[in-house]
Amino acid sequence: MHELQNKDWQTEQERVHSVAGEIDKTINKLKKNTGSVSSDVLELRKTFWEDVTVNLDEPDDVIETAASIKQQAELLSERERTHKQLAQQLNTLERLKYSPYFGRIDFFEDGEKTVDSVYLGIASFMDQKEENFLIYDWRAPISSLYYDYSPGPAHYQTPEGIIQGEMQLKRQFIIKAAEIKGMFDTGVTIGDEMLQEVLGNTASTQMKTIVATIQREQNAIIRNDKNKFLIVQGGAGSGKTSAALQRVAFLLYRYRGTITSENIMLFSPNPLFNSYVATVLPELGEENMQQTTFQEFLYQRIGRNFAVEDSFIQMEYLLNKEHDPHYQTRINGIRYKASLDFKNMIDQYSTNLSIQGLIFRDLTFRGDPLISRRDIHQYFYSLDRTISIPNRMQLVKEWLLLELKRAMKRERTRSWVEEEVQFLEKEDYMEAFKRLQQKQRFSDDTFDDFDREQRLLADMVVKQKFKPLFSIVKNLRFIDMPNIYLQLFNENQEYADALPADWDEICRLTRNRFDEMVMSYEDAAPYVYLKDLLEGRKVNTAIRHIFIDEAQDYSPFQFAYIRRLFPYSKMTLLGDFNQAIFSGVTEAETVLNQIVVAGEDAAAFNLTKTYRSTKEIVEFTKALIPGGDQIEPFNRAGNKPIVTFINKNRLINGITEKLKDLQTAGHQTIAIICRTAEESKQAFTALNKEVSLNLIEKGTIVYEKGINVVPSYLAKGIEFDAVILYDSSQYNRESERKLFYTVCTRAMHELHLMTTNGISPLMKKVPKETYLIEDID
Ligand SMILES: Nc1ncnc2c1ncn2[C@@H]1O[C@H](COP(=O)(O)OP(=O)(O)OP(=O)(O)O)[C@@H](O)[C@H]1O
Repeated sequence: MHELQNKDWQTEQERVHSVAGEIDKTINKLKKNTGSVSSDVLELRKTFWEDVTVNLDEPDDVIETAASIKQQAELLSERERTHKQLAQQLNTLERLKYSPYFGRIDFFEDGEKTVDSVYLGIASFMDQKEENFLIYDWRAPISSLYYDYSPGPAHYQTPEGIIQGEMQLKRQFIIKAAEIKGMFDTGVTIGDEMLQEVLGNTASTQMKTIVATIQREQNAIIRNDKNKFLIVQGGAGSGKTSAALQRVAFLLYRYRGTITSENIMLFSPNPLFNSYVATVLPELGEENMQQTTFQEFLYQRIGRNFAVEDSFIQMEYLLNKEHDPHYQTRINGIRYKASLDFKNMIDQYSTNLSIQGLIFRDLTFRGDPLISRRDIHQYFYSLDRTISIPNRMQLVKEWLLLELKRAMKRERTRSWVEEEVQFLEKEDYMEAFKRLQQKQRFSDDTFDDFDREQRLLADMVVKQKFKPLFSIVKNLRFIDMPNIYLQLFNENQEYADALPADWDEICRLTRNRFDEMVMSYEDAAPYVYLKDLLEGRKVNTAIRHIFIDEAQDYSPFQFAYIRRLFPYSKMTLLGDFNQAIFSGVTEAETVLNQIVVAGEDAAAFNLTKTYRSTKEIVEFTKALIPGGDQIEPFNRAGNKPIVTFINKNRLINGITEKLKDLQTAGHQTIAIICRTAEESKQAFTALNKEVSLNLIEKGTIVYEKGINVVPSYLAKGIEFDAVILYDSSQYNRESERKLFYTVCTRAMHELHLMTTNGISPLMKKVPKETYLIEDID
C-alpha cells in the first residue's frame, strides 16, 4: 500500500471510530427510553384491571366500563407498539455500530460550491444535533449514484426532479467490529475485489444481503417504482431472488408510512426456500414480508375430502412413470389445463351456468332427503338471472337456512327426539337447568318446570343434530363442485373452439382421478378458479405488492388466477425459462414465455450476468441450454467440473471418497443431488452408513450445514459450496434438459457429476474442454 492510500486508510478508520462512537451514544440514549417504555408496558399489563372502572349495575355503567377497558387497551397497545419500534431501532443501530457503512461517494452537485461525501449503510444515521447525515440509507435517492455510476458525470432522481453533477470518488469498505478490513477505490462497476471477496466465501444455509455490491442492472429492478408489472428473466445465479428481497426493502423505505411488510407477499417454491430467504430483510433492519407457497395458498380452498396432490407429487410422476399407459394423456392434460384457452373455456362455461347446468347436493337428515337437489336447483333458477351467480348463491343460502329452521321446529315433537333425550348425559341436563335458570323461567309449579325442561332438552337434541346441516349450508357445500367441474370434461362440450386431440382420453383420466377422490395438481387451480366464480371470493385489497419467485413454474392459468385475487396489487415476477423444470417435461406454457401482461403497464428485464458459480462451472452449464452463450460469468476462478465414470456397485464408495475430499478442502455445505425423492432415500440410506448426512424432503423446513441429500426439484433456488450429481447418466431425456441445468447450477465452487452409464446425452453439445473426465470404474 503506498503512502497516500495509507493516509486515506487512517483518515477513514478515524471516521469509522468516530461514527461508531456517535452510534453508541444514541444507543445508550435509546436504551434508557426503551427501559422506561418496557417498564410502562409491564406496569400497564400488571395493573390493567386496577385502572379500569368495572361497574355492570346499570346499562349506562356497562357502556362506561366498556369504554374504560377500550381506553386502557389502547394505551397498552400504543406503548407496546412504541416498544417494538424502539427495539427494532436498537437492533439496527447495533448492526450499524458493528459495520457503519460499506460505501462512499463524493458528489459535486451542479451549482454547488462544495463536494458532498456520502457514506452508505443499511440505515440512515444523523449526528447528535440532527443536522448532518453521517450515514445515508442505501435506499435514499442520492445513494443510487453509487450503484449506477462510476466516477464522472452522474445524476440521480429525486421526487423533486433530476439532480446532475459529477462523481469524484467511489470507495468501498469492508468493516467489521468498527475496523476497516478492506478498502477499494472502484472504477467501472461495483468493485470486482469486493465481489470476489463476497462470492469466494463458503455458501451459507441462509441467504445474505447484497446491498454493498448491488449491480447496476439489479438496481434498476430494485428501485423501479413506475410500472405495475416487472418481469425479470435471468440466468441461474444472476441474482433474481436477491434483487427481489432488496426490492422489498426498497419498497418499505420508499413507501414508508403507506405500506408495511404486511402489505407485501412473496410466493416461493417451497417451505425450505421460505426459510432460506427469511434472514435477508431482518439483516437489513426490516420485517419480513408475508410468505406463502402457491400450493398452501390454493389448498385452503379445496375441501378436505380430496387427497390433494402437490407439484412435487406431479413431478415424481413425470420423472418416474414414463411407462404408465396414461403418461402421454396426463401430459397433454397438464399442458391444456395450464393454458389460457382452458381458462376461457371455464369462463364460457360459467356464463352458461348462469342459465342452466348447476348441480346441487341433497340436504339429508337422518338418512332422508330434507331438501332435494332438485328443489335447490329450482329455487336457484327461479331467481332473477341478472343477479350474479355468487349473489344468487347467497340468496339460496338464506332460503336454505330458513328452511332448516322450519324443519328443526317440525322435528322437535318427533318420537326420535324423545328417545334421544332419555340418553342424554347428566351434563346436558345440568346445562338445560342452567339455561332455564338464566331465563328465569322456573315457576312455582314444578310440573310446568318439568315440561319446560323437556322442551329445552328436545331443542338441544335437535339443534345438535342439525348442526352439520347448518355448517354445510353456511359454507355453500350444497353446491356439488366436483360434479360441476367434471361436467366440463365431456366429449361433446361446446365451451371451447378447439380442444386437444385426445380430449376424450383427458376427460376419462380426469373423471377417474376424481372418482378416486384425488385432486391432481393440474386440476387444483382450475377447480378453485371455477369454485370462486360460482361462490364469489372477496378480492384481497391488503396486499399491495406481490413477488413471484421461480415464476417459470407458474402456468398462465395460475397467474391469471393470482391476478384475479389481487387486482390492485403491483407484481414482480422473477424466473428463468431455462429452469422451467415442470413445463420442461410437459412442454406446457409458463407465465414467463407467454406474454401474460401484454398491453399493460409492464417493464421487462433480462439479467445475463451470473454470480453464483465459478467461471469454470458457468462455462460448462451455459453449454447445456439453448441461448446459453448470452450468459456471462463473473470472473471467479475454480476447478473445472469433473465427470466421474464409475460402476454402479462402486457408486456409494466413490461418492463417500469424494465427500471426504470435499470436506478436507474446506467446503461446508455439500449437496448430493438425486433425480427423484425415491433415489434420494436410497442414496441417503446407503451413504448414511459411511458418513454423517441429512436428507431433504418436501416437508423439510430448514437445512443444515454439512452434507445434504436432496431431490432435484427441491434444490431449486438454493445453493451449495459443492454439488455431487448422484448419477448424471440418468438425465437422458430431452425433456429433462432444464432439470439437468437447474441442478448443475446449484454449485458455487465445485461440481462433480457421477455417471454409471456413460456421459449424459444432454451433454452432447458441451465443449470437452469445459470439464474433466475421471474414470474410477
Ligand atoms: N450483486 C451481487 N452481489 C453479491 N452477490 C450477489 C449479487 N447478485 C447475486 N449474488 C449472489 O449470487 C448468488 C445467486 O443469487 P440468487 O440466488 O439471487 O440468484 P437467482 O437468479 O435467484 O438464482 P436461481 O435462478 O439459480 O435460483 C447468491 O449467493 C447471491 O448472494
